[in-house]
Amino acid sequence: MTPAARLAAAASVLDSIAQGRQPAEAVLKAWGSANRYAGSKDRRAIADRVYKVLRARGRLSWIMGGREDGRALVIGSLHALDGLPLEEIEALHSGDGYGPRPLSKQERARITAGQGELPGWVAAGLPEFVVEDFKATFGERWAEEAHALMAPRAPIDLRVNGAVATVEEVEAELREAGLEPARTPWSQWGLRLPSEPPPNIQALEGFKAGRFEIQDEGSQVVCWLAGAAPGMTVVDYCAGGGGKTLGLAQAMAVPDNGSAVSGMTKGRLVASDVVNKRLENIRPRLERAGVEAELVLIGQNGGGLEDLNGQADLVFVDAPCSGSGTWRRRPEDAWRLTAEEVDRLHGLQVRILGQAARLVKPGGRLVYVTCSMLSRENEASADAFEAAHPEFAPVPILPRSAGEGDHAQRGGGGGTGLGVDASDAGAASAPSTASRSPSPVNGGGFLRDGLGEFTKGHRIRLSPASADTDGFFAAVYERTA
Ligand SMILES: C[S@@+](CC[C@H](N)C(=O)[O-])C[C@H]1O[C@@H](n2cnc3c(N)ncnc32)[C@H](O)[C@@H]1O
Repeated sequence: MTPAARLAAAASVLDSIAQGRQPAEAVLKAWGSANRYAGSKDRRAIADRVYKVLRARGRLSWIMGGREDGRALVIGSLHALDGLPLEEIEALHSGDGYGPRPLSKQERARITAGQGELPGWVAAGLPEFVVEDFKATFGERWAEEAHALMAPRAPIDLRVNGAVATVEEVEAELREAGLEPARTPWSQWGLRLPSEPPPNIQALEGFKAGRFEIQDEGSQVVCWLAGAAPGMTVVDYCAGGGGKTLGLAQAMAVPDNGSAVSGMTKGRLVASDVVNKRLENIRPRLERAGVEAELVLIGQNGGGLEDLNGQADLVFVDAPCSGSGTWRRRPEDAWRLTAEEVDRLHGLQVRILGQAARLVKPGGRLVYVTCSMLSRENEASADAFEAAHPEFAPVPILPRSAGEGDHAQRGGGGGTGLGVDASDAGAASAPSTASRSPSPVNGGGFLRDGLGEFTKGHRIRLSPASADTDGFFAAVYERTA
């Protein structure tokens, strides 16, 4: 394909992305299958252009006079992102072959007009209502947070399945496969791979054998902070694809012979969701990881888990959310989100929390998690739950203190995150509540030091700018009555 034909293809892919709800990756893949003449270099160039445009969509649309079609956005990107002079852009729009048609008078005028002063939200590359929320949450740091959220090349994080492998073993295995893993900053079980060149993780033997899973470090951190431990009854209430179910299972695994290897999940692990297909997708992942869990399809009102009312030591609610914490991986979603949808999600989150709370036994934990950056889905949903449920007390999240056990390195002895030994988990979760204040969670030996700067009492916020993870929010509660 000529460079011009690639631009025309990118514009058409951008239009398809804008018209549907599919991830950009899926649309690009479908385009490649339908246009077999495109070679791998063509597909790569088209994908690069598409992502480049999606990350700067607001600014490009502004430059092109509010137009949102693929053609205009591509022209804007050649000018504003690639810095091409008008003549070169015109040469790429000669209309020859499969290239795009010549520039119109208006398009030419847009390019020669220059950008002028861009409003803050346009420069930040996020929808206007999102920028307002960022300003309220992050104060002076809002632009830095916005920039990191839309920045390219998010790393690929893996969670080593401590029940069957050590971090060192997986590290060596990845090196042998020609990859360059680094330890993640917060999770003791995390390994980080550069996104370029894109590693084919699923093709690796270790992946197929369940020795590691793809899981962003932020997602690992919230799993560890939940304080699941051997012997507990744990419900992953919004289990979705099961990423966190597997993390919770790892925290419930009892190492054999004091080593982290050959562990088994001890206790009862229930993964529920309202979408059966999602639960079905968990099955092969559980099998690969050697984890046993009950999969329960529940109704929108929580029906289906009545036998667990007041029985669970830990209920983990990874609620449906905007997914705005993952926009660096899926920038197209930023332009599909509306303020009305965020309001709807807020209402749903508070309702789901209320339903899930019924399952928690006295002295048990409830953990609220989102992968959102927005205060309306994070602090506001937690506030609403707290106001309606005085029987749940906030559990302080305290950073791990120096010198505590290093679970991933030595195996075992990681602690439960409940301030008790794993062997004591049953006793810790017995109704012992009365008037004592909940003991803090700290992620036991699953976390490294230093997370304190992201916590505020019983809440934690992680973001690409602050923690180099996807955006995550978690709040931890204990049922006191
Ligand atoms: C953020 S996703 C969960 C991701 C998953 N925990 C993971 O780590 O892969 C939210 C999930 O909540 C589910 N959900 C939506 N409404 C629900 C409801 N009323 N009760 C329980 N789950 C619900 C969705 O089907 C979706 O799978």
